Amino acid sequence: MMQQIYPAPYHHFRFELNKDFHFAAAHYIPCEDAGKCRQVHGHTYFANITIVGNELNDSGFLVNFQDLKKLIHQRFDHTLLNEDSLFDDQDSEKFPTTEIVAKTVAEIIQQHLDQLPNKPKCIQVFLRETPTSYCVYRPISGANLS
Ligand SMILES: Nc1nc2c(c(=O)[nH]1)N=C([C@H](O)[C@H](O)COP(=O)(O)OP(=O)(O)OP(=O)(O)O)CN2
Ligand SMILES: [Zn+2]
Repeated sequence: MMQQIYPAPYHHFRFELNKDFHFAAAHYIPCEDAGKCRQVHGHTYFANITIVGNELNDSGFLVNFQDLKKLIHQRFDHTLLNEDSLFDDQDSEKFPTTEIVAKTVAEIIQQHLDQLPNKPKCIQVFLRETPTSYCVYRPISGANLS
């Protein structure tokens, strides 16, 4: 696993948990601007997920590390992202760009967290698409991070 330095999100929660994992997926960006990236090509995406909260569950977990990986890996690993129902070649807000994949990962994880009694929050998704390209997505604005 590649070691990375992540931007540290600002917050006042007592616990901050981070999970690293990767998944292999193909995609293409269906627009003129994308140049060679309009062709189907693959990446090993590398993700770092940041979860915060004040309360732990009965296992002493903020959230199970394994569930975070499973949620994303089972859905996207060895798939063509454009074929997933969460993306749409006809809608530029749903093209599988690094930005939109990062946002989608955050949304999938938050939907899971919303079902947990201790109500943790996903406050950052760092998603690296290539050795030179990555996106950091923060779903919650700074003002609401306490
Ligand atoms: N803002 C975005 N720009 C681009 C995206 C994207 O998701 N968001 N995606 C691509 C391509 O899909 C490609 O996977 C990444 O492109 P790039 O960084 O250019 O990759 P290279 O390895 O060719 O870059 P080097 O500069 O040679 O390292 C394009 N743009
Ligand atoms: Zn790409």
